[in-house]
Amino acid sequence: MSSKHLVVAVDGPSGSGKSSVSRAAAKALGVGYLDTGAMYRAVTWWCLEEGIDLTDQEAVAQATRDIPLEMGTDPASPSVHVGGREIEDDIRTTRVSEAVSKVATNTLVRPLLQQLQRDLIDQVATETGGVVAEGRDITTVVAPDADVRILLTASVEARLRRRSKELHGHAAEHAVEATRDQIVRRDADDSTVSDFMEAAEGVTLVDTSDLDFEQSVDALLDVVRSEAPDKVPA
Ligand SMILES: Nc1ncnc2c1ncn2[C@@H]1O[C@H](COP(=O)(O)OP(=O)(O)OP(=O)(O)O)[C@@H](O)[C@H]1O
Ligand SMILES: Nc1ccn([C@H]2C[C@H](O)[C@@H](COP(=O)(O)O)O2)c(=O)n1
Repeated sequence: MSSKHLVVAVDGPSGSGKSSVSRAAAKALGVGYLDTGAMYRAVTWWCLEEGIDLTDQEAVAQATRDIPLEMGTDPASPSVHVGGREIEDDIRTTRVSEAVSKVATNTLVRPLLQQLQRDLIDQVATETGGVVAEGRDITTVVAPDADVRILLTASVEARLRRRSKELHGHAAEHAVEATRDQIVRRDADDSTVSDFMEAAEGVTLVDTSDLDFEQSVDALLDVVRSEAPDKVPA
């Protein structure tokens, strides 16, 4: 990457910790944070609100061109607004989680959001000295020339346990099966259009199966500091 700003690309399967670990790492580095999954979720939410049939590929692509989407990239308080309305909670509902793969596998939508993501990465990196961008195709398609490229992964069991705990708290042990759709089925659908289960050439694998949250953040920061020592903001 030729720019003087730090660009860190992070991909990984559902529940691997991409969002929370990338956000904490961006905060520690003092740079911006871009959650690209939130952009697919925002388009899905907007289509559901507007009554657009998610199986109508061209209609969803048109909605992607039209959506008045604003991404807040401060890792201390990332936000998603559509038409001035804050939709951070709306895009995390089960309704959106169950439907989002229909938008993410729409091959007319992907290049539109990928270009928007490249533009945002450039803009945020210039404004804040760097950016950590995470998703499913950041290391391979959106920013293959990023300074640091990481595949953050964890075993299916660890990912199910984490997501189940997040969604169901104390009842987590009994909720693992109910969470399976949100992890295993979604990864199967999403991996038909992006390769995020195995690290591409030049991408560093960080397996967090046996790490707690803080150790995972430290592991990611260690890779950044060792692979782009000159670009880490002072
Ligand atoms: N190393 C870890 N140890 C324990 N819990 C973790 C670890 N990393 C992340 N978590 C927790 O796991 C849950 C899922 O993490 P997160 O939402 O960041 O995953 P994700 O990969 O972004 O998932 P998705 O792609 O489905 O949005 C969160 O509750 C997070 O706090
Ligand atoms: N770069 C990306 C980011 C996300 N997706 C897909 C994968 C999910 O189905 C959906 C939401 O992502 P999440 O918030 O769960 O990380 O968007 C993608 O295809 N490419």
